[in-house]
Amino acid sequence: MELAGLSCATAIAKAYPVSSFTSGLPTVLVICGPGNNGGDGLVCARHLKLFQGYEPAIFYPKRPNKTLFENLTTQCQKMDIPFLSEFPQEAEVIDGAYNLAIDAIFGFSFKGAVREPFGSILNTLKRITIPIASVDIPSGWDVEKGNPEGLQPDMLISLTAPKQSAVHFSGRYHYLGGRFVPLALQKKYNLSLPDYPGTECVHRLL
Ligand SMILES: NC(=O)C1=CN([C@@H]2O[C@H](COP(=O)(O)OP(=O)(O)OC[C@H]3O[C@@H](n4cnc5c(N)ncnc54)[C@H](O)[C@@H]3O)[C@@H](O)[C@H]2O)[C@H](O)CC1
Ligand SMILES: [K+]
Repeated sequence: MELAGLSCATAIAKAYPVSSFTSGLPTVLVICGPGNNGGDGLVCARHLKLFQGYEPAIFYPKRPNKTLFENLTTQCQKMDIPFLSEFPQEAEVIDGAYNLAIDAIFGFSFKGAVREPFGSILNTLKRITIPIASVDIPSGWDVEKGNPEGLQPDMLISLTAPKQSAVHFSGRYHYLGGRFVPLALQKKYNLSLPDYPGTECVHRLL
């Protein structure tokens, strides 16, 4: 999760460098879901804060009762990353306060109809005009079929390997992150992963 979250922050810093935010501070809203995708979001927020210049804020409405996630939350709090107590209902409020949204709500374990509060959150995110960067899979997408009615993010950071639904991604930036798959596993599952340049933890696919 540490390496996945670091990959996300690194890819985001490459696609949206601090210098590219021309209107105000590089404020970033990170929306974290209840599973490991949300954990990746917490780690990503922490690294963005460490990459000086970014101003992340986190919305984390469903927090699992597990030490791992409690520790990740504490780390963010101790780094003075604000946690929002409510999600802004109006898309315009998000557009006015933030320059980028990071969707770390659901990853490959999402299934069925979206339950609240995430249905309302996704409906608001569909209406914002600032770019959205999705961690692993755009939230609400079927891992294989995608979701034509769902979020259409500007950026996708596929972790470990792109999921089948990534063929439906139509945004500007697609990165692969999570450079941690041993060669034996790549061979066992017949994964043809691209070479990461040098010591980079991300590889740009699009
Ligand atoms: N395992 C790996 O190789 C890596 C995984 N990484 C990241 O982990 C996510 C997958 O995490 P997981 O905990 O399995 O699940 P999710 O975060 O996708 O979501 C589970 C969470 O969501 C709830 N949920 C499911 N469906 C719904 C629904 N319809 N409505 C509301 N809530 C729903 C469910 O109850 C759980 O609480 C993967 O995508 C990566 O981001 C890392 O990359 C490291 C490698
Ligand atoms: K996601």
